[in-house]
Amino acid sequence: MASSGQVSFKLEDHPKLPKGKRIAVVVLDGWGEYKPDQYNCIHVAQTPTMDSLKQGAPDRWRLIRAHGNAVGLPTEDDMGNSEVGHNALGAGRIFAQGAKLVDLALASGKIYDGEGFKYISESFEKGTLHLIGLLSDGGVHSRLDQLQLLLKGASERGAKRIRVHVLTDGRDVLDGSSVGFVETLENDLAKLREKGVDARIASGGGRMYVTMDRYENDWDVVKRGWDAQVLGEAPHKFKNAIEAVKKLRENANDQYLPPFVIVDDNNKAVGPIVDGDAVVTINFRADRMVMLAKALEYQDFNKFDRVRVPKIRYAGMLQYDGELKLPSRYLVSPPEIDRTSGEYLVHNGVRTFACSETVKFGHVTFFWNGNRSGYFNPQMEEYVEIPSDVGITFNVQPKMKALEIGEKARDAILSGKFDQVRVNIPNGDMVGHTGDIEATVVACKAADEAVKMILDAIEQVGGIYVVTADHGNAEDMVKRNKSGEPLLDKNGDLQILTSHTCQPVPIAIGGPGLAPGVRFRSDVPNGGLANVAATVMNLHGFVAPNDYETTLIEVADN
Ligand SMILES: O=C(O)[C@@H](CO)OP(=O)(O)O
Ligand SMILES: [Mn+2]
Ligand SMILES: [Mn+2]
Repeated sequence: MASSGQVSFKLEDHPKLPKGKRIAVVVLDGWGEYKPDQYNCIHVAQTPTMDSLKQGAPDRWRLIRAHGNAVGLPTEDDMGNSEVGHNALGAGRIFAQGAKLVDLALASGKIYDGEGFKYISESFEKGTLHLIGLLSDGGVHSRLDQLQLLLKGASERGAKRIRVHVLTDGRDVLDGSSVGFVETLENDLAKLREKGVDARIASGGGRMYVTMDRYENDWDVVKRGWDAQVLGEAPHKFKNAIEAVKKLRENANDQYLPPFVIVDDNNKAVGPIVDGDAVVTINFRADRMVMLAKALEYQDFNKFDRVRVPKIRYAGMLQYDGELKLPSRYLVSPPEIDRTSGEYLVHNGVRTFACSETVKFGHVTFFWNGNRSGYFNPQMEEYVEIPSDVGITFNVQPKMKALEIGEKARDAILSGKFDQVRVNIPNGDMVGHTGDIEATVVACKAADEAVKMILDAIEQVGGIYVVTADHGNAEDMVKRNKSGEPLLDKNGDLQILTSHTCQPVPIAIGGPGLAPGVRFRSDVPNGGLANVAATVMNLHGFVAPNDYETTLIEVADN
């Protein structure tokens, strides 16, 4: 299709809706709909703008699905996340996502027949196999059961010496759960050792402080990981990883554990990465692995001093960036998300502006465009990144850059240079992940204010708005039992939910430019994020391609 150059990107005119309206597409990150109680920060916060949109229900406000199968995840128990959410929003179709593709490749054993595995297995005879990635069952970036299967599969296929470099989670799973995950892994590694495989944990650290930065917000994070994983150097040395995590948790939570290395009786790191070794980054999700992949793969690299660059055979669980072909080797092919709405619209004359702050910039560009970097057509598009705060947890600055994003969007709308102005407003999500309820309330208010700025600008230019979200987070901050009551831990403390949720998200349409009869259809009750692209295309005056998920709107004859 795209590669053979036969795709026609020409869209048909919508029979009833005009072209040329300025449209704001606002994605509130981590903004789901849930019952109004004290742990629903969106409810607790003052959010007059979002509240007023709700009054448009059912014609101009409704809920859509943002988790599980609706966004290509393996099961209905899988919470949504930004990658799959923005993929669905931008691509207008549901693609089997990384989590599922890796599951299938492991279940069929095809993962071991692929080029990527063959490539790394050439190091098994003489070298060590290093596995680096997020250790949890969150299913957003990686999954423990996939790591377990890969450990088993690789050792059965000749890996004799294995070192695992763990990144503790506490963001997609409860804080404190890392101890249990490390115990499970240690158990598995002990079983491998009984079978004669020299398998151990070699290093670790919390995902937000070690390795898993994204969009080049803070290279120090990646450097701390490099020092521990590759050089075998870290401020904390332990003989045992369970002990390490328990001890370090006294002063930090799972997300922010400082880097540590495991040492032998002579205080020597047990698993630095050296010439001749193989390395696999086990995360399937791209954004927080790209920076490490660059450090591991690029010859020319100046983001930090790598000190020693081992000659390794490196593969990603997936290829993380199809444009950059990064990494060049991978175990499972990523979903091929082609013909996204952004690409179509640019071909049909829609000039686009996209903006967020650094921590979400790739969401509204790279993920939105089907995991593709850069512009489709630089003459037609402008993407603006507002630098995020660095080196803080976002509960310290819960307003983040919401107002700056709102201002940029406003200016872009008023400038008349763009037909679509698209933003991601990160607050509900980024502050929600800290588990700080008070700060999350402030965050939600700031996000609401940013929405207001954008809607005001749309009002001024006679435009249209589409306001939605990519998945839940801030609307529920506690873990609950099946009947929805908050759960306490063994000390009687509330179990704070730092993760996303499985709740639906709102979508609202409106603005003076919206044709009078436009309303949400009542015959798409299970509509999800993937239905948004066709909806937006309609509002730009086009009919979506046939294979897109259906539009959410209709035009009633008045
Ligand atoms: O921070 C992240 O990496 C994820 C949670 O793991 O959040 P989001 O999908 O919203 O980016
Ligand atoms: Mn998100
Ligand atoms: Mn998130």
